[in-house]
Amino acid sequence: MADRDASPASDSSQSSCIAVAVDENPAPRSSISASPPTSTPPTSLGDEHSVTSYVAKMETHVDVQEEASVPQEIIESPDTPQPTPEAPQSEGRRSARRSRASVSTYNVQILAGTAIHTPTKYLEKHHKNVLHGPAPTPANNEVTPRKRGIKSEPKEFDDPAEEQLATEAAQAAQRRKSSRVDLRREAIRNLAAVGEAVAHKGPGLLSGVKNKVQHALKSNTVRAKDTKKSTPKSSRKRPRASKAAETEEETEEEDEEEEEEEYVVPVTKKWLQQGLYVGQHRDFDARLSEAQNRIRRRASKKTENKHLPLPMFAGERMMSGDFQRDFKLPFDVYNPLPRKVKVDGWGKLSKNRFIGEASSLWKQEKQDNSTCYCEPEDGCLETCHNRIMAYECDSTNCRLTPEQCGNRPFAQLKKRAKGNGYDYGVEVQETEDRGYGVRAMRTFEPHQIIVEYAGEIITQAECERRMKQIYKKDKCYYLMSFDNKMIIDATRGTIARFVNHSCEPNCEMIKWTVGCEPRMALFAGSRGIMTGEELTYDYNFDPFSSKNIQECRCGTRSCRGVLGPKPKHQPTQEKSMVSSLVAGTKRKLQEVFGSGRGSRSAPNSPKKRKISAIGSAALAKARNALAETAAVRSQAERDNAEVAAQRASRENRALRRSSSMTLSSRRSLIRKATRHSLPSLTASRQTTVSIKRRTPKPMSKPGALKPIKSLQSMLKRNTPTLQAKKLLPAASKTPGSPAKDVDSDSDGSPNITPASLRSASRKNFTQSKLPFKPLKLDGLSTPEGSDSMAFPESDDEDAANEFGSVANGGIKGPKSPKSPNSRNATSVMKNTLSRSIRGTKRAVGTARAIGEGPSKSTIRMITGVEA
Ligand SMILES: C[S@@+](CC[C@H](N)C(=O)[O-])C[C@H]1O[C@@H](n2cnc3c(N)ncnc32)[C@H](O)[C@@H]1O
Repeated sequence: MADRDASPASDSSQSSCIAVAVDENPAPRSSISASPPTSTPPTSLGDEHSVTSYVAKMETHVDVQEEASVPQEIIESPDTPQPTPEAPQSEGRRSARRSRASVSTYNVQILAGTAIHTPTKYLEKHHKNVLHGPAPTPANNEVTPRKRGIKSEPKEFDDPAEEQLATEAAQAAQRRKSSRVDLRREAIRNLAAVGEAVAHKGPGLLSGVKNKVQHALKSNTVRAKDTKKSTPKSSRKRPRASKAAETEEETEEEDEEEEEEEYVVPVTKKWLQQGLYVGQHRDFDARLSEAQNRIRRRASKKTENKHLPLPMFAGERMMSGDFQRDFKLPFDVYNPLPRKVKVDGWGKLSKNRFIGEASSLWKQEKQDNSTCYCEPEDGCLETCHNRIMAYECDSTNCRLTPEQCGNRPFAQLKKRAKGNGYDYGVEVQETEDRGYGVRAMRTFEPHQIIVEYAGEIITQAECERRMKQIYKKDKCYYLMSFDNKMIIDATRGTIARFVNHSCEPNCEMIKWTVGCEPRMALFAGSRGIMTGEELTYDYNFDPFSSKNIQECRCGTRSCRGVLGPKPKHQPTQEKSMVSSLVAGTKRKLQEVFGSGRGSRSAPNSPKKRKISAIGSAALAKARNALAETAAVRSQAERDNAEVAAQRASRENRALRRSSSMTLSSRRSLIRKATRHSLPSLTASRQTTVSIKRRTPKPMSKPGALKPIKSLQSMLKRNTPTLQAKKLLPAASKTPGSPAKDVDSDSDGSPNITPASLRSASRKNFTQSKLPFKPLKLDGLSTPEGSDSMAFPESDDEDAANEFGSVANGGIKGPKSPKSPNSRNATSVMKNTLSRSIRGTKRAVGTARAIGEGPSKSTIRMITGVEA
C-alpha cells in the first residue's frame, strides 16, 4: 500500500484508501502528507487531508454534525456505551472517519479575524445570529452543546506542530467568543441596572420608559416566532422589571404576554452596497440582497421617479400628494445640457435673405439714418438716441468704440453665436400641446437680446402667393410682417421661428435697424428670463380670416382664448371715433359740393354751374375717395376688433411696463424735451384717447426713453426743425384750435373724446398746424404707406387752413395767406378733397397706431390664407 501511496498514478480516492490503511497500521503522518503530484495544493494550514480527498472533507463535516446533534446527556451519561479505542471496528472506513475528524480544517483569515469580505448570501444568516437572538443571560451564557461537543472532544496529537496549530485555533476561537460574551455580559449588566433604577423609582417611570421605548422602536420590532420555536420555553427569560411591575393588573400582564413575544431589534445602519445613494427607494430592504430588492421592486410594479437621486426620501412630499410635480433643481444650480432637436421641414438660416423683388424694394425705400451723440461716459445706454430709435450703433453712426458702446445688441448676438450652446442660450423643445417651443438655457437680463428672427424677406405679393400655393395646408405659419411691404418668412429661418405665443409673454419681438437694414429680434421682457423658462411673445396675430383663428393654449391668466383677435362683439369707442372721422369727412365733402346746408351760392349762376361741373368731376373722385375711406374703415374695424380682444392683456402689460418704452412715452418725452405744449397721445386702447402730460419714467429697455438733461440739446442738434418750437405758442393760439379742449383739465391732462376729435377734424386737425416736423419715428407707418407719426408738413397746414375756410363758409370763407383769391376753385377743391381724405386716413392710421406701440403696429404674425 505504501508503494501505491507513492505512486504518481494514485488519485484522491486512492489516497482515501491510504488514509484507512494508515489508521490501521500507524505510520508517520509525514508519509501521508506526501500527496501525489496530481493533488491540488493545500489551501490552508492543516488542510492536507482535505485537499487530497474531497470525500474525506465532507465526512469530517458530517461527523461534526452528527456529534453536534448528540444531546449532552447522552454524551455525558456513564451508561451510554462509549466507543473505546479497543472496540472492534466493524468497518475500517468508520475508524478512518474518526481519525480524520481529529484533523480539523481551519481558515486562517477567519481565525485571525482578518476576513473582511463576507458574501451577501451569508449576511442574513449572520444578521440573524447577531441581532435576532434573544438577549442572552448569564445562565445561558454557555457554549451550545454542538460546540461543546466539538470542543470537549479530547484530542490526541501525534504531531507537535499540529497540536500547536489546534491550540492556537482554539485560543483564537475563545478570544472571539469571549469578546462577544463580554459585550453581552455588559449589556445584561446595564439592563439589570436599569431594572434596579426602575424598581426604586416606581412603576410610573417604568411605564413611561416602556412606552417611549416601545414607541421609538416600534418600527424595528419583529416577531421571533421561529426563534421561539427553536428555543426552549424555560430558557426564554424576560428581563425582570421590578416588583411594581409584578403588581400590575392581570389585563396588563396579558398585554405584556403579547409584547413578550416581540423583541426589539436595535436600529442598525443600512450600509450602501454599491453606487452612490444605493437603496434610496422607499421599499429597499437592507436585509435583502440587491438582486432580491430588485426583484421585489419589479414585483411591486410601483412607478418610481427616475430623477436624480435624492437624499433619503427628501422631496417626496413635493412629488406626491397635492403637488404632483417632478422635482426640479433650483435654476441657479440647474444647467441643462444642450440638445439638438431635429425638426422636419426646418431649413436653418442664420441671417436674412432677400428674395426676389424684396431686395430692390428695400433699397428703394430710403432709410432714415440716426446718429447718436453719446460721450464715452454715457456708454450709449438709455439716453442714446440710436437706442431710443431702435437703431444699432456702429462705426458710422456712433463715435464710441465697440467696447465703450452699449447699444450693439446684434453685434453682441453675433459674438454669442460663436460660443457654445450655453452662450447661445436657447434650444428647441417640444411642448405638450403647442408643437415645438423654445426655452432658455441661460438667464437673460431684462431687455437683453435673445435671438434674431431671421428668414427669407419677401414682398407681400410673394407672401400671398406662398400662402395660397405652398403653405395652403399648413397649420403653422412662420410669416412675420415687420415692414409695410416686407414680410419675413422664417419657414427657412432661425430658431426664433419656434417661439410660441403667450397672452402674458416674457419676451418682445422688436424691429431694429442695423446698418440700414431692418432686423427683427426677440428681446427679454422687463422681468428678464430664467434658465429653463419657455420663451414667448405676443404674436399680435393677423389671421386674415376667421377660418384661421386658432385656439390659444398659453394657459395664462389673461389668455384671450384665441391666437387671432376675438370675434367682434361690441363696438368700441375707438371704432366709433374712426367712423365719426370718416363721417365728418363725408359731411364736409357734401358741404363742398353744395348739397350741404352751408352753401350760399345761387342755384343757377354760371359760377355755380362751373363749380357744379367741377364738383361732379370732383364728386367722382370723392366717391373713389369714399370707397378708399370705406376700405380704410373696414380695415380699421378689423383692427378695432383685434384691439378689443387684446385690450385686457395689453392693459395689464402696460401697467407692468410702466417703466418700459412705449411709443407715447417716446413722443411724450421728445415733446417734453422740446418744450412743446402739445400733449402726447397716450398709447392706450381705452375708449377715450387720453392726452396726458406724463412725467417720463426711467427706462432700461433698449431703445427706451429716460428723462435726460442732455436730450433736449441733443435733439436740438439732431433736429433743426425742432427749432420751430418757438412758433408753438402761436399755433396753440390759433383761432378755432382745440387748445381750450386740450387744456380743459385743471391738472393739465385733458381728455380727447371722439367728439373733440371730430371737432378737431373739422377745425383743421389742429395738430397738423404745428409748424415743425418732429423726429420721424420708424416703424410707425400705416399699412398704406403713410407715416402715421409724421406730422403734416407745411402744405398740410395750408390745406388745413383751406379746409377750415371751406368748412367755415365754402370758397367764400376766410382766405388762406397762401391761397390768393385768384386761385382756381378747382384746384382748391381738389386739394381740399385729397387732403381731407389724407387727413382722414392719417387720423385712422394714427388711431390704429395709438394703442399698438412702436414696431408692434406693424410687427405681427400672419397665419392662414386670405378668405
Ligand atoms: C411660429 S409657430 C411656433 C412654433 C410652432 N409651435 C412649431 O411647432 O413649429 C406658430 C404656431 O405655433 C402654434 N402656437 C404657438 N403658440 C401657441 C399657443 N399659445 N397656443 C396654441 N398654439 C400655439 C400655432 O399653431 C401657431 O400657428
